[in-house]
Formats: sequence, C-alpha cells, structure tokens
Amino acid sequence: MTQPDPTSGGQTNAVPDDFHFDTRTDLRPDQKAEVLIQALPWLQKFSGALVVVKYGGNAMIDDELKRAFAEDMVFLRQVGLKPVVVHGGGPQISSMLDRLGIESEFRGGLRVTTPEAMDVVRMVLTGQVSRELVGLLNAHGPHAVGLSGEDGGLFQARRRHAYVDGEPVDVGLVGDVVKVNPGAVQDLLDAGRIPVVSTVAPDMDDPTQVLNVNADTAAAALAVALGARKLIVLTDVEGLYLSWPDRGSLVRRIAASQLAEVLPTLDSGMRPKMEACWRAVTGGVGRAHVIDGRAPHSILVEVFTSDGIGTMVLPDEEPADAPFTAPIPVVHPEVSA
Ligand SMILES: Nc1ncnc2c1ncn2[C@@H]1O[C@H](COP(=O)(O)OP(=O)(O)O)[C@@H](O)[C@H]1O
Ligand SMILES: CC(=O)N[C@@H](CCC(=O)OP(=O)(O)O)C(=O)O
Repeated sequence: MTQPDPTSGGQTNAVPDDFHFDTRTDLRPDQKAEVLIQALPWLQKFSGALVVVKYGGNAMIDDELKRAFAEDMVFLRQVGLKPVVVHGGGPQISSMLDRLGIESEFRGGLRVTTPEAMDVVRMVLTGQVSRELVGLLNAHGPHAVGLSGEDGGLFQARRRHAYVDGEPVDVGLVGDVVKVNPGAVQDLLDAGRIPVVSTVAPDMDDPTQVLNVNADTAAAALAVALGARKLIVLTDVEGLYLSWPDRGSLVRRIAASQLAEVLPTLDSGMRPKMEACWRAVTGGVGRAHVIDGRAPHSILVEVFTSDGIGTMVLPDEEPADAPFTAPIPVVHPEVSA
C-alpha cells in the first residue's frame, strides 16, 4: 500500500501492508485522542516554522535513540514545519582519533585541532555521522540531503583566538563562523527536503584550508541567518543547571540578559552551548531550547506540548505571541556582578 504525501510534490511514501498503530502503551483511546488534540494549538502555531535542531554527539547514544530522532524530524516536516539538522560528533571524532593513535585534547571546550586531526574531524563528521543521520531519515522517504559548511559557500570561518584563564592558547585549526550564505539550505527546504549540516567550514583567509567549528556555535549562526523560529539543542543533560551539578537548580526559562550574566560562571561544555542560545535569541531567533536528547522523542514534547521540556532561552522583550508561553516561573539567577 502506498499513500500520497501531500507535502512532497507528488512523491509517495511506502506504508507496509502490516502497518498497525503501536498498542504498547496503557493509554485508553480517549486518552490517546486527548494527547493528539492537545497538540493542535502547537501544530497551528508552528505550521510552516523553520526550526534548527542541533544534534550533539553525546545525545547519539544508541540506535534506538537515533531512530527516534529521525522519526521526530520526519514528523516535524510531515506536519508542515521546516526542520534543519546541524549535527555534532565530538565523541565519535575522539573515538576515531583514538583508533588511529592520534592524541586529542580539549582546551576551553575546544578540540586542539592539528592538520592531522582536522582530516579526521572532516572524515568523521561528513563521512560517518552525516551519512548515518541521512540514512536514518531517508528510511522514511527521500527527505534528507547532507551538506557541510564547505558546500554552496554555506559557512566561512576565521581562526579562533582562544583564551584559558585570560591566557592565549593555540587551539590549531579551530574556527568561528563569520559569514553564512544559507542559499543552499534554503533551496533544499524549498524543495521539501531536510538539510543535514556538518560543521566543517572553509577558512576565509585561506580558502584551501578547512576549520573545525563547534557545532553549537555553527547551529546558532545558521539559525540566525535563516531567521529560524526556534533553535533546539539536544544534549545529554536535562538542560542548564545554575549550580551544576545541583539537580535542584535546573533552569526552565531564562531571558537573554539574565543568561548573559550567567555565561561567565559556566563550565566549558555548557558555555558554548548557552552562548550559542544567547547569540541565536539576540540575533532574532524566537526561542532557543536546550533539551535532553537521552529521552526518546524529547523534540516532540518540546514543540507540541504546553509544558515543554528542558531550558528555554527567550528574548528580553516577550513577543506578541505570549499567550502560548507555558506557565513556568522564570528563574532569576543570583549572580554576583
Ligand atoms: N551548568 C551546567 N548545566 C548542565 N550541564 C553542565 C553544566 N556544566 C557542565 N555541564 C556538562 O556539560 C555537558 C554537556 O556539554 P557537552 O558534553 O559539550 O555536550 P554536547 O556533546 O551535547 O555538545 C553535560 O553533560 C554536563 O556534564
Ligand atoms: C572546535 C571543536 O571542538 N569542534 C568539535 C566539533 C564537533 C562538535 O561540536 O560535536 P558535539 O556537538 O558532539 O560536541 C569537535 O572537534 O569535537
């Protein structure tokens, strides 16, 4: 049996003949209907919305979770949103460097990237992680197309001058995205595809050289350039904790200016992530969320339920669509000046 896909310009999606609804849950039919109907205002609100989803390497824990992630992306697209995937792959790069006997070290949350390590970063991100995600998405139909920051002039980067404790450190071939030309991603979206972006970028000052770009930072730059409604960052923790690792200090909502005060207090893993959220929201993206990628379908819970999930960063001035905002108290961090 095949069903026409109304959003795919005449393509068809194969539905197996033995297809049946999942009956593993204990929900009664009316409860199932309630869950679906509760999603209605959110489906209406986000119809046509462009959402950039950063999928961190630490959230790619097992095959089941990766498949659930792919289902979520296809779900978003199928109900009329425009998802763009920007993926990381830090642990996958580290494990390949290990296998090849190449030492890898982080300074200030950035991988010190030698020319030899850069070859591995590029190979793992574009040749392994991207291929796997594209394959998982395309198990549902011909949706996904992979591209890297090198393709179609998507990113241009500049070498990063990194500092640890105020001292300059050499992190090698690490860059910051300084220019985004989102045309190639926009073309794919216009064609109904799901772009899957790897964050390797040409060096603006030496176009023969590619640079290793932190995936959170690249996702934020792309979200701003595309004028995204949301940036969703999937990681391996419930969200931002004000006093890590005190589990009682999870932040549910935080305004950009409050976040700016907190940033200098954060550890290296969380800092680039929260900085990326801050950049996105101050750059015009409606909301940025950090959510737990270890929970299956956390994206759907974030986008289509009133309570949401994880930590939400919002602009200082609440936009006009405030009535849809979940009634969660804003945390006012107590941070010394
Ligand atoms: N304040 C904090 N709130 C939440 N997590 C934190 C905090 N400080 C440090 N962390 C650590 O940061 C990790 C997430 O960063 P990272 O490992 O770089 O993620 P990813 O690979 O998804 O980009 C968490 O697993 C947690 O151990
Ligand atoms: C400069 C730098 O550190 N680049 C990262 C790029 C991958 C990444 O960011 O992956 P995650 O999102 O999984 O952490 C790295 O080499 O690990």
